[in-house]
Amino acid sequence: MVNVHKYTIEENLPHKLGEYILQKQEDALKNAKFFNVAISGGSLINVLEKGLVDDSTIAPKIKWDKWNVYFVDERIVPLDHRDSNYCAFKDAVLDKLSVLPRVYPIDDSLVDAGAEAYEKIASEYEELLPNKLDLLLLGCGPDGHTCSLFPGDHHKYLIQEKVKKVMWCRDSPKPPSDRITITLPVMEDAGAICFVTMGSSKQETMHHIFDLKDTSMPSAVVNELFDNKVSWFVDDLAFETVTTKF
Ligand SMILES: O=C(O)[C@H](O)[C@@H](O)[C@H](O)[C@H](O)COP(=O)(O)O
Repeated sequence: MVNVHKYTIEENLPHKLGEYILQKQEDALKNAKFFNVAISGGSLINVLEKGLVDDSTIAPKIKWDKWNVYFVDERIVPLDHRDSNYCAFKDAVLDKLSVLPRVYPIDDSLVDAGAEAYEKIASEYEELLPNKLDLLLLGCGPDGHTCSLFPGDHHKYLIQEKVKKVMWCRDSPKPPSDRITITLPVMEDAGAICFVTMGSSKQETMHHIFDLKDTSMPSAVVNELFDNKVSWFVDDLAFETVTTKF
């Protein structure tokens, strides 16, 4: 069963997420030299800033020099563009660290080169990924998308992919329109998958995912396929209308 961790504002979700990530870091480093993590864009990055950088009890325990950081999805824009997930992570987290992790952004030299180049950016990114990521940190959009796996017929080629680990997502309903995204095979191989979702704008989405098990939403597919290694960190606002008990 999927694990749901629900917090009020006073209970400080970013801190609790920080503790969870620390545990995953320690578990990974028992057996390996590096902790392999992949992160999404959106509001998650600010939660990471609060939980891993600003939190004075968590921050000293993060062994950044042992982290490899990848992106579960990335917008096909230059790395210094404000829409870039790498850029958002750099501004919110990397620029505040004295010890840096190894970070694996996309090759942005091809961002203006059109469709064929976008396939190349995706396949090159696939080459960069390790065989197994220890932890995926994901967001969930109002339409139930996660990474850049969007719902609907036009994007079902992404959620249905069984072989490629990274794909070009075209015509994204959330701008910018061209992105790369990891696929389900990467999730299948991952050690743990953790969603972070906050705010009342996600209530309807949470109801669809947790009560109705609406697998037209990619996030609900992830729950269904990988349930026992999936955790959700949610606030009480996002979960207000969910009736299923966890
Ligand atoms: O690059 C992206 O757009 C993100 O990776 C995307 O998948 C995000 O995680 C969700 O849209 C949720 O974003 P919010 O948490 O900001 O709603």
